[in-house]
Amino acid sequence: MNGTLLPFLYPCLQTNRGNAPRALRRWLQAARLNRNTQCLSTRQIATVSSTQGGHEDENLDDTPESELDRLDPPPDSYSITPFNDRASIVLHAGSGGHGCISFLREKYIENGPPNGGDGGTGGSIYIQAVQGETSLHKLARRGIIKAGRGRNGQGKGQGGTRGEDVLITVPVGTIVREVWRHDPIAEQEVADMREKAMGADAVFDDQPGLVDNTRKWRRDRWLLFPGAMPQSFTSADFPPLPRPRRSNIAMAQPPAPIRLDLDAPMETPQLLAAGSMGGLGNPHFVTKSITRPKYGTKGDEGMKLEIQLELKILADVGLVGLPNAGKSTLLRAITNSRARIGNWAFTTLQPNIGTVVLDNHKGRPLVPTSENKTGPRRTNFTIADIPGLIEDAHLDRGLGLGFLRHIERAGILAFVVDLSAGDAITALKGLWKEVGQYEALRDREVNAESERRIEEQKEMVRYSPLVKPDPALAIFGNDGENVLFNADGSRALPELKLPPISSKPWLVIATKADLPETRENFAMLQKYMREVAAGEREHPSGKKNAWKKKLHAIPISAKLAQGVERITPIVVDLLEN
Ligand SMILES: Nc1nc2c(ncn2[C@@H]2O[C@H](COP(=O)(O)OP(=O)(O)OP(=O)(O)O)[C@@H](O)[C@H]2O)c(=O)[nH]1
Ligand SMILES: [Mg+2]
Repeated sequence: MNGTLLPFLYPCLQTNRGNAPRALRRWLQAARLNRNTQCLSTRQIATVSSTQGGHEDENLDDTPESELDRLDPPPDSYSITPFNDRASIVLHAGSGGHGCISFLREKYIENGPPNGGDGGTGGSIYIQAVQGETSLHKLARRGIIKAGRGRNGQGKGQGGTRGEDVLITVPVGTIVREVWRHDPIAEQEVADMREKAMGADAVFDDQPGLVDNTRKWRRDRWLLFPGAMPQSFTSADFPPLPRPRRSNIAMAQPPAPIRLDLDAPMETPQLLAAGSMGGLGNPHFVTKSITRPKYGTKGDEGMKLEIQLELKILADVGLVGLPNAGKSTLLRAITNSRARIGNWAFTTLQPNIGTVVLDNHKGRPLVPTSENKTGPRRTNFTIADIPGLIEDAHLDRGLGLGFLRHIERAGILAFVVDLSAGDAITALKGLWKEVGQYEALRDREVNAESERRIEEQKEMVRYSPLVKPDPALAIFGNDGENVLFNADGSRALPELKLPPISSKPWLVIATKADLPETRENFAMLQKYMREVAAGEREHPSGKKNAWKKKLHAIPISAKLAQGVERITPIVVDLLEN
């Protein structure tokens, strides 16, 4: 290397590392740390890096320091991922392609038979809850999602190709709710039946003076041979309009109004809106008298649907704590999250999800897990760090209500209390109070929703094309749009069959145990927990059947990464049993 500019350009290549700038050394360490480990507690990180060896040249004294830098970073050292837990989108299912009007023409066959192909079916829209997606922000930004239109039919009997399908992938834990729909086929079916119910056919046969609507040239339905004038088609020439058709796939559509609770990863997509059928080519209209029909039909218009998506994060562990309790620091300490940390309330403004890897598939698992009866062996679990709760969070104070719903689906609740900020027992009771009041609020909402739905069912006519419609019932709006469902009437969420929050396993993580004069506070908390477990004191939720099988209070210092390694085995034990 001597005699080149390399040492000058890349000082890090020099053997004397001590001279390299501090930031560069840190970067090198971080890169190495990343390579060596996926995440995990510092002790596990230390074990992995020490067993992998080969970095003896690295200044080992620096490693703990860099790790501690990670747990007590300056407020501007964080990464945020875009996050949205609500989205409202309008879906446009694909319209069908038009039928084709064409005739065979070959040498010596001047006026051949009709051979126009049918239009292709429009694309459908599917939804699938998949693991790996964590937010609805992409969908929230899109607003409208359109499936492809079917291609038009072509000569020589060639049918149009199908429109492109669209697959919407959402995170597991998403709730889908329909707001309104405009289904032209349903509208057509109802209109046809209304006409039939009024005995239209009989009237037209008896009174030739009246014009049969179905035998008229309708610009929106019929397609004419290029160059043909509509006037040249007498009413007698036109066959009755073909009935509205639905593709076979439409049978897989969920009943309207759509209400889906996608709380598990789905293996196959679920259809939301099926594409419409394509138009018919002219061979369909050959009769004895008309052997060369010069018309085909247009493809059906695709249905439109507005849906609201709401994400309720499905993490295994939900961190519940007052602002500034150290939740984000804890998340950083046991996962490789880069959540923002700051010594003020409401540092965290949106949920952060971290993953604790139990098995990195490099041989022996990092944390032993037992054989799972229901599914494959657990290789990781997720932790959701939500913004801090303040008193009256259930009344939407602070950032409360918007984020409290994210913990309602967590498998385990981890109450994070700050040992240096007053009595830990009072803090724990306060947190339980907020959670309990949120639950009561939710139950009230669910009841109101079911009542409203019962009321609605009494008044409203559900979309059902097989029922003979009563013209007196105004299903259609004045503007002719088929608004079958009341937009503001269906605001509330579908009924969720969730167990009471107090029946979930829970534990207390007491942070900032490194600070002076916190020992006594923790001793009191531990005594309280023992008494609750033994039934000597009331459960902090105030509920009788609340969970108190294996109560743990773990003192830790997230900032110094001390004691955090005890959390993982306890959580795994709670998750598995
Ligand atoms: N001494 C000590 N300080 C800690 C510990 N854990 C967190 N802190 C400090 O407490 C402050 C708040 O930490 P955060 O992790 O941002 O707290 P939070 O609960 O996420 O706060 P919000 O996001 O506002 O709800 C930071 O200054 C941390 O450095 C700990 O174990 N010991
Ligand atoms: Mg935080």
